[in-house]
This record gives sequence, C-alpha cells and structure tokens, in this order.
Amino acid sequence: MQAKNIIEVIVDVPTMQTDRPYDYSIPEDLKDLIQPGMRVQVPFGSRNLLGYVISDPKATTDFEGELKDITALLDDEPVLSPEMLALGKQIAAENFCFLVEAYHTMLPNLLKVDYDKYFLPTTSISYREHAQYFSDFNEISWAEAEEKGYLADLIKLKKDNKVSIDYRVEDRKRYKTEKWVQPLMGFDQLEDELQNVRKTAKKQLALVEVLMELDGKKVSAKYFEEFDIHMATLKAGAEKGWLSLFDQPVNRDPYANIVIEKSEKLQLQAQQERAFAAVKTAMDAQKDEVFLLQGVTGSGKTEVYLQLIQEALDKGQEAILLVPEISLTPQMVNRLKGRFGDMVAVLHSQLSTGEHFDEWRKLKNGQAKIAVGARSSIFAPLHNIGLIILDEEHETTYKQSDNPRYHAREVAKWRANKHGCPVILGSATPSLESRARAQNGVYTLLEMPERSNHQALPPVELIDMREEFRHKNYYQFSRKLRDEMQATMDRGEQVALMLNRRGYANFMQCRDCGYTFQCPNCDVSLTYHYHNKQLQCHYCGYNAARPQTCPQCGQTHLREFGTGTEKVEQEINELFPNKTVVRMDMDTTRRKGSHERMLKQIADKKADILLGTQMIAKGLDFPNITLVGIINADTSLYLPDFRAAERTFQLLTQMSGRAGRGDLSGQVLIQTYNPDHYALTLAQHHDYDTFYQTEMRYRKLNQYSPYFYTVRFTVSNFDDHTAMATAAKVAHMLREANVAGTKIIGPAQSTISRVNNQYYYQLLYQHRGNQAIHQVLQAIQDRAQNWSKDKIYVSIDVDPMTFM
Ligand SMILES: Nc1ncnc2c1ncn2[C@@H]1O[C@H](COP(=O)(O)OP(=O)(O)OP(=O)(O)O)[C@@H](O)[C@H]1O
Ligand SMILES: [Zn+2]
Ligand SMILES: [Zn+2]
Repeated sequence: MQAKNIIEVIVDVPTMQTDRPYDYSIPEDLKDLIQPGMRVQVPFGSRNLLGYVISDPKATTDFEGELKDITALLDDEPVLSPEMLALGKQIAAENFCFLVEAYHTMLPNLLKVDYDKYFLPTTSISYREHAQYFSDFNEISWAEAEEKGYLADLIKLKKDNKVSIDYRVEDRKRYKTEKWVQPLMGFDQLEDELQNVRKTAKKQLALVEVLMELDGKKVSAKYFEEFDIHMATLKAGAEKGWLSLFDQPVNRDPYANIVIEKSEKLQLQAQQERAFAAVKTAMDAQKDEVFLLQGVTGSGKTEVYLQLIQEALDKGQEAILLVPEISLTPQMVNRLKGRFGDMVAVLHSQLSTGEHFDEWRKLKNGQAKIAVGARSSIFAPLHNIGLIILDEEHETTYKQSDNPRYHAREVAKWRANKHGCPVILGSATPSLESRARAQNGVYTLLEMPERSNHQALPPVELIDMREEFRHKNYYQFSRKLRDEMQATMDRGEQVALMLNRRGYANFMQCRDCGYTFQCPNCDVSLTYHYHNKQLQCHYCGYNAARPQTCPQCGQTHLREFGTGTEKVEQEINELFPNKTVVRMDMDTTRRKGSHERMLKQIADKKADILLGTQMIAKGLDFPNITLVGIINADTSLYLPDFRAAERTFQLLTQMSGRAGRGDLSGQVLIQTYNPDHYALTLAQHHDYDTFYQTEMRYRKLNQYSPYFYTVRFTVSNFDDHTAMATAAKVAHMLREANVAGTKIIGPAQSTISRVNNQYYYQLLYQHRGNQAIHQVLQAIQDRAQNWSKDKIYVSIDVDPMTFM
C-alpha cells in the first residue's frame, strides 16, 4: 500500500483561476499532525501563502510534476470543523464567491495571517547595489525598506531582476498572556529567608509573608497588587530564588469589569407560553422546523428567547442568538449575561481582534455555550446546537453586501438541518419573504399581538410638514412636536427623536449660482460635517476643508443644506437651551464604550432627549421615554429600491415601538411630506397585515420578490464605455439562455455611477427559481474570469438587499 502523504489545500489567492484545491505533499515531521480544517503555509508560485487543508491525507494525485511540500503547519487543532468545511463549499457555490473567501469569513480576523514581504538580492545584483541596500545582510523587509526610503529603488531593481520578493506568512500572536507567580520555597524555608531580609526592606518582607500564606499555590501577579507589591519586588524575589515568574495565557474578556445585575426568569404570559411550547416541541423532537415569531414591539420576544436558550442548555446543547449589529446594545448583552453569566460569548465589530478571538475560542472549547452577535456569529464554532434565533429577522444587514454575499438566515437553516434543531425568526415587522413563507406553511407562524405591559401600542400622529412650511415655520420641528416635547419634559419624562438618514446627507451649495460640491472621484455630492468643518465623500473617503468661496462664480454665499443629526442638535439647543441632548450616530459612537455611556445617561435620566439615526430604533427598552418623534419619515421612501416602502414601514414601526414601554403611556409624532402614503398611514395604525397584503399586490404586479427572485449583476471598469459594453454582453448571455419566466432589467448606470474613478453598471435578472438559472449564472461567472484579466469586474449578487 502506498503511503498517504498528499493533501488538498485551498490557497489564499481569491481569483477565479486559483479557486480550486491544490495538492501538496506532507513532510515527514508533520505526518501525524495534519488534519482537515487546519491552516498551513504553502509555497505558491514565488510566494509563501496561507492555505486551508480540506482533505484527509491521500495516496495519489492527478498532478503531473513534482508536488511541493507544505512549508509549515499553523494550528495544533483544526480551526474549521468538517461541518464548516462543507458549509464553506455550499456558500461559495450558492453565492458565486471563492472558497477561500468563504472560509475567511467564518473565522475570526486573528486567524487571518499577515503577509510580510522581503526583498532578496539575486545573482545579477552589483556589488555596489548589494552594499547600498542590503549592507551585510541578504534580505531586507518591505517595512524596513519603506522606512529607509529604499522602496522605489528596490522595486526598480525588481524590474531588472536584480532582487526578488519573498512573501512570508506571519501568524499573529494569538494568546494574550499575563505574568503569574510560582512560589519556589516551602513555609519553613521562607521563614528562614525572613530572617535574612533587612528590616527596612518593607516590600520584600511583605512579599515573603504573602508567599508563606500561598503555601506553594500559583497566582497571578495581580494578586500581589492589593498588598502593594509590584513587579519590581516580584523580580527581586525571583532573583533571590523565592519564586519564579511565568507567562500564563488569559482570556481577554471585554465585559470583565462590568457588573451585571442577575436577571430572573419571568413568569411567561399566555401568548409567550404558546410560542415557547411550540418551539420546545420541535427541540424535543430534534426537528429543523423554522418558526416565524411575529410579536409586536414590547410583546416580550426576548424573554421567550431566553427561556428557550435555557432549555437548550438543560439538554446539554448550545444556542446562537443573532441580532443586528446596531441592536447589540449593552442592554441586550446585559439581559443575556444577567441570565446566563459566563456561558455567553458576545461577538461584535467593536471588539479588538484579540478579544474577538478569545470569545470565539471560548465557544470552540466549550467554555461558553451561547453565541450572541451580529451576522457572522452564525458561524460560531459550536458542536451541538439546540436552537438558532435571528432577532429582527427583517434587517437587511443579515445579508453581507460584499463577497461572500451570504444571508445569515439561509446559513441558519443549513446549520439547523445539520444539527437537527429549530430556527426562530423573530420580528414585529417580518420581511415579506418570511411572512409569505409562513403563509404558505413553509415556516410555522407564531403570533404575539399584545404588549407585555398590557397597554395598547402608542397612538401615532402624522404631521404634514407642507403645512408647517405654509405657516412659515422653517425649523426641522413642527409646532406640534415642539409643544409635545416641552410638555413631556415638563412632566419629567424623556423624548427620543429619530432622524431617518438612509440615502440622505448634508451637502453644500452656492446660493448665487447653485453650484454643489461634488467628489472628484465619485458621482456624489460631498457631505458637510459640522464638527470638523470638512467636506467628505462617504464612498471613497476624499475630504477637503470647507471652502470660503464658490469655485464656479467666486462668490462667498455658500450654504449647507440637508438635515444631519448635528444640525438638528443645534436646533434643539436653540429651542430648549436648558435641556440635555444625547446624540447617537456613526460619528459619536465610533469609540469603544461610547454607546454604553450614552445609553446609561438616558437610563439614569441624566439626559432629557435621545437624538439619533436608525441605530436608536431597535431594542431599546426605556420606560421613561414616552414621546417618540420622527423628524423626517420620507427619506427612505423614494430610494431606487423596490423594498423602499417596506423599509420605511419597518423603521417607523420599530421606532414607534420605543414609546410607552413601561407603566407610563406613550405617543408618537411622525413628520412627513407624504401623509397619504400607505407605508405611513399603515404604520400609523400599527397595521402590519394590511401593509403585507397591499405590498404583496404591488410586488406581484411588478414581478418582484417574493414572487420573483432577483439576481443583480454589477459591472465595473475605469473606462465608462468598457463597463457599459460588458454589461451589455452579460445581458446578451442572459437573453441567449432564454430561460422561461425570466426578465432582464437594464443594463443601466448604477445609482452612483462612478466610485473611486470606476464606472458602474448594473443589470437585474428576475426569475422564478428555475433550476436552469444556476447554470446560466455559472457560465457568466466563467466568462467573467477572462474579463477580470482586463480589470473588468463582474459581481453576481443573488437575492440582493440593496440596489444602490
Ligand atoms: N412575562 C413577562 N412578564 C412581565 N414582564 C415581561 C414579560 N415578558 C417581557 N416583559 C417585559 O416587557 C418588556 C418588553 O419585552 P421585550 O423587550 O422582551 O420585548 P420585545 O418583543 O423583544 O420588544 P422589541 O421587539 O420592541 O425589542 C421588557 O421590559 C420585559 O422585561
Ligand atoms: Zn457660485
Ligand atoms: Zn468619492
């Protein structure tokens, strides 16, 4: 029998040509160690790259030529389980991305290695050049070359083949360590030592005493701090042979210093009990049933989740709870940690890579059993999942907008099937797709129509802003909203104000000639930022100081237009000078912990008004907020997206749901220029069912989801005409394929037709789920392989969530 010393590796080169396994031979010393799912370093062309082992060792290869050896093994145990290896293949196939991209997405960033580049002299280099750039060494790192200003020269030498570049994989330091102390002497010996220490060396005396008490036990160096003994003294103790210091790996716990109140199980109400029982039945039967839990805002969905998670734990199983990034508020985390303590691992984008890795590792080694987090937490490395929950299932952020363009809901169903466990999709305003599936019996519908405080949902009033204009009120605030804010705050209650910012920004215009400031690289207006007085491009990052004169006419009457949170804040300060505002938006919450601090100000009633963007519409549960105001309901209504009405309805309903959640009753005021639009009038009456029916009719008429599936092709190139011509070729291929029941829309310029000097065209392909579609898409993907050599990029987005 031949020795099995060949394995298949997926290499970290995300291009179409390399999107397949490569065979490598296993060097003798790694033979017993290597397993599928481990990361390795492999030679590839002239480089050394990261790769994922995806097969068991095998005896033969189809490759004709000599196989190269694996250079290094990077893991001591697989980072991808067999389940994950299979899931990656599924994701790559369904979303037209590269396998290596799928695997990268599943793992914490810390496991994605850095590449370090080195310049090496070749035999053609002259003695003088060698001496100049390498002195006595035979390599120089890219970073060092950059620092010394050699980079341009070395790149030139590379062109003349006088130096070569070597790529090396640098695995980052994975474990955080902490100094620990191992006492080296017993009680009696230490007692003798005590006699030898000078009586004035107070710290050393104290150290010996503490060591005597420890009686040989290892402790963290931190332990000594409470005796005022610090590192210098410990080091002195080590020199005297009393103790040794060593590095102990520790978990970085982002929540370590936060005191969390314990929460007790609540007595479930009847509607909660029914939902709970239905899901528990599926859990007991190990059935991968999908439930749509449709419960109005404040109906107590979260409590149902918590009690079902407890069920999973009781069975010795694990659970995943996905929430949109923006509702990963400290409130939510506290509710979970309060109930389940250290069993919870929280994964979100504000963690450092190290913290993120440690949370991931806790799940992998079983220290934690509940994964809570945003989209990518669906890949939590759990072994025996008993329940998967997607809260706010309608949120579009559950679908990744870059490769791999997976939807967490689809991944959840795939994993549930493997683990034999149910999935809960929870929402007050389910996506039309999910609700339609529940209607057809594909999902099981569970409804919770009542608020748990037994109060009615708050009354909602629409305020026609055109009227305000007619009355010469040019503020962002209608008279009614101003009056109600005053009255609410007079009663000692709080106000939440939301600014609907989607697709909207502040821009600057010349009042004399109408000139608007555009990004030089993109076809968008620059956004004006008040705090640093800069014009910025939100697409490419371009920025410039606020100009004093108009570049077109030379006049100085420049004016900022639009409603930004900063501008509204200014107006609030003008209208209510004695009140405190907390402003939450992308700018104010970037810093770690800022979220927490702001919400605490509201919870502690240190602020009267919470002003924010979409990010405050979800999950917040503050009983003293009784007035909700929506400054501009309409901005999301006329986006070039067939889901515009659905998004608007959902957002208004969610935000309205923040009012009157405690014993005090609430009210909601929505300012709009479209008071007759059905998305607004139905949100006003909390009427999801009628909205669903109305919107479904519109979707059917226009052949949109959920009646039709959509595929979006985006073609880009630095040349406008080439991009357009390629988009036309894609359209041609689709037409040629001639699959029954399909429709092609476009090609047309993308909404933002130029970003970073690349021109964008898009094409929509509508179909009815016909099997033949996949082949057509695959054929286009294959063609795109050739185009990509000419820097023409085609991306395929299956079931896109955005059309911008
Ligand atoms: N069985 C119960 N008994 C008493 N209070 C409850 C019960 N269930 C939930 N609550 C309380 O009702 C309030 C709303 O519950 P929760 O936040 O879970 O609702 P939700 O449906 O998740 O809301 P939203 O979708 O608006 O975020 C909370 O303050 C919660 O503590
Ligand atoms: Zn001008
Ligand atoms: Zn730009």
